[in-house]
Amino acid sequence: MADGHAEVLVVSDFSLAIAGEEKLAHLSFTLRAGERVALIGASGCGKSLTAGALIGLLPAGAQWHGSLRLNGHEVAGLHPARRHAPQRAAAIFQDSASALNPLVTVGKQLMMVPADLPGDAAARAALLLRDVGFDDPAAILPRYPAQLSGGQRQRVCIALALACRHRLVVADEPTTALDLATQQHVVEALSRLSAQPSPPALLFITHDIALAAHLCQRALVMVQGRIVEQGAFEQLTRYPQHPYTRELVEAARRAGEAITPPPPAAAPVRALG
Ligand SMILES: Nc1ncnc2c1ncn2[C@@H]1O[C@H](COP(=O)(O)OP(=O)(O)OP(=O)(O)O)[C@@H](O)[C@H]1O
Repeated sequence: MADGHAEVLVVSDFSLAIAGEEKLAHLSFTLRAGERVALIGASGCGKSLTAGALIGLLPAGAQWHGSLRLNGHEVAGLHPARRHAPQRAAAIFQDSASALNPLVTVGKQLMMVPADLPGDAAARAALLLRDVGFDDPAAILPRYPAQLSGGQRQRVCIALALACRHRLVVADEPTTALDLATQQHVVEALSRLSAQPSPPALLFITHDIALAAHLCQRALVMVQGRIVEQGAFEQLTRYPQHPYTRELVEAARRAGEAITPPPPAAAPVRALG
């Protein structure tokens, strides 16, 4: 199968309980290379637990069954420290400040990632920053994370995810703390992931259907730990089946939000608002 269509992540009948209480129930979905897929749901429905399960960070005492296959390898319950490169996923979180080392410059953090890209480490770091929309990487490389805005830090996190060359990127509400204009920069940086020569699959976790529709081609809709509906945005927004999806679509329309999906290729996202 062509790289652009290769299955990166296959989740099969995955369930998870904490202290005997079911939190995720029978999740099944697939992500292919280059796809940008949204996981949408209300607060507390289990989105972050799903992200944690994928990257290998489960709450202590969590019990799970089912299968999570990443690049063909079973990874369910496997801590990131025990994973080999093809079993790892890059993670981008809402709190970009704690994701970066505050004592190390952006340039050094990017250069620390072992890379199989051509060029010297500094040139590669500059290129990665360009890839996430920085016009003047030389001005960013010597800065410490605290000397960047939240949106700039978030784009540095995306550059780090790119540098690691993982095939799966899990972005858990990466734009929630940002203003609209900054959100757009971050969303554009995420959309460029699919323009990489070996594009990763992106799981974009959000409660914002309009933002998700600007970035992603497909969505998984989660209610109380279950995926109640999944499909292309075109289909979901025109013919929502589940009452929660209908509610989301109607609320976005009432708010005047455009919920048209992006074209399937790695075209730039449309401007928000
Ligand atoms: N470490 C934990 N220990 C016990 N319960 C937990 C733990 N982490 C999450 N939960 C519970 O699991 C459920 C799902 O939580 P999760 O954080 O995945 O929700 P979410 O959809 O990401 O919410 P939000 O959008 O507010 O971040 C919630 O009931 C939450 O209280």
